[in-house]
Amino acid sequence: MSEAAVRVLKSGMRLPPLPTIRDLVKLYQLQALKQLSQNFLMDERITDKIVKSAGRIDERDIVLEVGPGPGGITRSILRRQPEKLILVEKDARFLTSLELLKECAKPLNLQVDIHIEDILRFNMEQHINDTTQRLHLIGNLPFAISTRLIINWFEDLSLRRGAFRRNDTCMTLTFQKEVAERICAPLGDKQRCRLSVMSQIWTQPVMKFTIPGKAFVPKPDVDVGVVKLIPLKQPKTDLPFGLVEKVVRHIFNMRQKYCRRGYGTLFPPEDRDVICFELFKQADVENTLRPFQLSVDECIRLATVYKEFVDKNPHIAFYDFRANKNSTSEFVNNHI
Ligand SMILES: C[S@@+](CC[C@H](N)C(=O)[O-])C[C@H]1O[C@@H](n2cnc3c(N)ncnc32)[C@H](O)[C@@H]1O
Repeated sequence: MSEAAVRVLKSGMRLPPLPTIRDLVKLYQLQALKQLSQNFLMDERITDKIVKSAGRIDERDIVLEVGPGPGGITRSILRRQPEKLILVEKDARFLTSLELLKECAKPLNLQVDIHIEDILRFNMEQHINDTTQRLHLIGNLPFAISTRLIINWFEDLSLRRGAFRRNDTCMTLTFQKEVAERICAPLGDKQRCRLSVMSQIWTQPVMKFTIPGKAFVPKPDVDVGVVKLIPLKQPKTDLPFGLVEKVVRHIFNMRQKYCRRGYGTLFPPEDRDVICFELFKQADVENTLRPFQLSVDECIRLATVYKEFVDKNPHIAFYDFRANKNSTSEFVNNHI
């Protein structure tokens, strides 16, 4: 048994039992909202396993949980006794059950801050001003915002701001299983995409385990993957985030074609072939590889030579191939 669990037992802390979904509906007149991607986990073995995937949580640590809902994962986090738990939930209907947990944690001096807010607008620096404490980000994420949220967090990571002013803030998060597989997809894997490269530039993503859809209430159409994203001590690049994101997005816009095709759409059609030929040579990248065959380092080298080219030809930064009538049909929108 973990030290934290022993402390909980010794201290006599009692967390209220997980309400059944029927209790929830009755007590708080709750109905899962599809637009907020509400799929609840009611099985404590699974919520404990998610929190265990976050690794060691010390008594000085802060945990921020995204979308606690009725508080299944919240209970598992409280049993690990961090110094402070920050809950960010958009749906105010959960306030009552979260307040109940806050009350239970009080005698143990566990601080629980509840924010009824959108995580996409949550100001980390305002709410977490002590960077001497390690922070863990945990959440059974709403599907609707999961990709946007981690891309925002990668940008914060690249700028060492927000939740990432320290370089050891790990993210333990759920995604639709296919998205989780894409995030972790290695070089050459058919699932490899923009999200794989973006994730692997700033973090080491680790697929922890999968949860069958039937474990959730209501049951989603898909299974779920739990991924731990560990920030790299040394990110693979210090190029501006927006520039890297743009180059990687263009490369993967034409997944089935040679990588030079998508990359080429960064440049006007009249000069495209010549510029591409030269830049691939400078970057020492084989221009007939398919996007999924490109390593993270190769993508970064392509971003580096693009930046050098733009520094010498600033107008190229404003070229938008989608605005170019002739090129529109080339665009295959395959974001992730
Ligand atoms: C998949 S449910 C998970 C609920 C709970 N953590 C569990 O595992 O049972 C996602 C939760 O995120 C909340 N949510 C949705 N969009 C949100 C947002 N933009 N910011 C914060 N919470 C959000 C939903 O209301 C819901 O409680």
